[in-house]
Amino acid sequence: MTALQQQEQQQQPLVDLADALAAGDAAAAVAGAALRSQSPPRPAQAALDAAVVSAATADAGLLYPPEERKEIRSSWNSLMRWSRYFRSKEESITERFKLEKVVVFGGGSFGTAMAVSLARQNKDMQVTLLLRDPYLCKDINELHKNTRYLEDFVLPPNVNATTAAAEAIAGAQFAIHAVPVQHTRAFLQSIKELLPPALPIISVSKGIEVTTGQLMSEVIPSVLSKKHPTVYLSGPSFAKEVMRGQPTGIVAASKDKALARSIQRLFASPFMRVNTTTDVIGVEICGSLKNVLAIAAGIVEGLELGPNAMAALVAQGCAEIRWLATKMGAKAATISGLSGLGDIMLTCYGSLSRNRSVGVRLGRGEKLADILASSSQVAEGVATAAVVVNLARKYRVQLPVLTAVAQVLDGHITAKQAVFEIMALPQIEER
Ligand SMILES: NC(=O)c1ccc[n+]([C@@H]2O[C@H](COP(=O)([O-])OP(=O)(O)OC[C@H]3O[C@@H](n4cnc5c(N)ncnc54)[C@H](O)[C@@H]3O)[C@@H](O)[C@H]2O)c1
Ligand SMILES: O=P(O)(O)OC[C@H](O)CO
Repeated sequence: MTALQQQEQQQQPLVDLADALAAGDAAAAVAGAALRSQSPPRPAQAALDAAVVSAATADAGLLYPPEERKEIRSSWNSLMRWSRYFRSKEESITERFKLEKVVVFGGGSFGTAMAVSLARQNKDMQVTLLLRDPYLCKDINELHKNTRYLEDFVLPPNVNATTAAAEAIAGAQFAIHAVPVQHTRAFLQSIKELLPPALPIISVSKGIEVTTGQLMSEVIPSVLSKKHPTVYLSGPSFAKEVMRGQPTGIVAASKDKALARSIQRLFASPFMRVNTTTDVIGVEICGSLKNVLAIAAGIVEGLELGPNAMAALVAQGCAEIRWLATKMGAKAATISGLSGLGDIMLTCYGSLSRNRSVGVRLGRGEKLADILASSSQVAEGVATAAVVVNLARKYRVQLPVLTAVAQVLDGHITAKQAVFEIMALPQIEER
C-alpha cells in the first residue's frame, strides 16, 4: 500500500462494528448499525444486528423493568427486520448501470466534498473537477489535495481536476453543479454547447440570483432548456464533515421522481442518508433563506446576547421562512425537514458556517467589506438577503428578521440598532 493510500484509508473514519462490539462500546455499535442500514444486505447481517442489540442493551437496560426492555427490543427488532426487507429489494445504482464518470462544476469546498464522497464509494469511477485555476488542478492531480479549500484532506486517487470543460464533461453520466449562485448563469452559458441534453445536473448551490430574483431551479432551465434533467440537493451538510465521513442527511428534490431516486442511490452510503421529494421550490427557498437567517444568528452571537435571544431569533426566523415558503407553494414537510429546519439548525448553530461567521464578525463591529475581503469562500446569504425583501413584497409577507439582515448588510443600520428595533416591534399573536 502506498503512503497516499495509507493516509487516505486513515481518513475514512468507518465506525467499525466488530471493534465497537469487542470494546463493549454500545453507542458506537448502534451508530455503526444505523449507518450500515444503507449498505447492501450481507449474509451475516441478522446475526450482527442481534449482537448489536444485545451489546447495546446490556449496560443501559438495567434501568428499565424487564417488560419495558422486552418491548423496546421487540420494537427495535421489527424495525431492523423492516429495514433488511427493504434493503434486500433495493437495486443499487451500480447494479443498474456501470458508473464510470461524474463531473463536478466548481472545485471549492462543497464541490470537492461531494466529489470525494462519491469517489470513496465507487473506486472504479472517475470524478473530475472542472476548475478555472491550473495551479489548483496541478495540486489536486499531483499532491491529491485541494490546497485552497480543504488542504487538510487527502483526496482519493480517482478524483482529478482539469480546466478544460470539454475534457471534464466528456463521458460523464452525472454533473454536480457547485458554482456559487451569482456566477451560475455566466458559467453555464460558457459550457452550454458542451452539455449533452440528457446529462443530469445535480445542483448543490443555495441562494437566489440577485439580478433576476430567481432560484437555481429557475436559473438552470432558463440557461439550458426547460427539459434538461435537474435535481436540487440540499440539507445540513458542512463540506468538512462530509470529508471526514461524519453521518450526514440530505434531500434530493426533483419534479422527476425517477431521477430523484437515482440521485438518492448515487449518494446514499454508510455516511449519507438521502431523502427524496418533488418539492423543488420548498427545498430551494429553505436552503436560500437559512443562509440569511444564519447571518442574523451570527450577529446575535457576535453581540453576545445569550441563548434566550438566540432561541427567540431562530424561532422567529423559522416562522418567517415558513410564512414565505408556504406562500411560494412549499410543503410543510419540507419546511420541517432536512433542507428546512435541519439546515437552519446546522447553519445557525454550527461554527463551520461561513454565513454565521459573517454575522458574528458584523456583531463584533467589523465592516462587511473587510469581512468579505478576508475570506476566499462564498457566504451566499449576503447576496440573497438583498432580494428577500422583493420576495416578501411580491408574496405580501412581513419578514422583520430577514429584512433587518439586509439593512445591516447594506450599512443602513448597525447590528445593535437592528436588535433594538426588532425587540420594539408590536407584540403579536403567534402564527
Ligand atoms: N461549503 C459547504 O459546506 C456547502 C454545503 C452545501 C452547499 N453549499 C453550497 O455550494 C455552493 C458552492 O459552495 P462552496 O462551499 O463550494 O464555495 P467555495 O467558495 O468553497 O467555492 C466556490 C467554487 O466556485 C468557483 N467559482 C467561483 N466563481 C466562479 C465562476 N465565475 N465560474 C466558475 N467557477 C466559479 C470557485 O473557483 C470555487 O471552486 C454554494 O452555493 C454553497 O451555498 C456549500
Ligand atoms: O458555510 P455556509 O454558511 O455556506 O453553510 C454551508 C451549508 O449550506 C450547510 O448546510
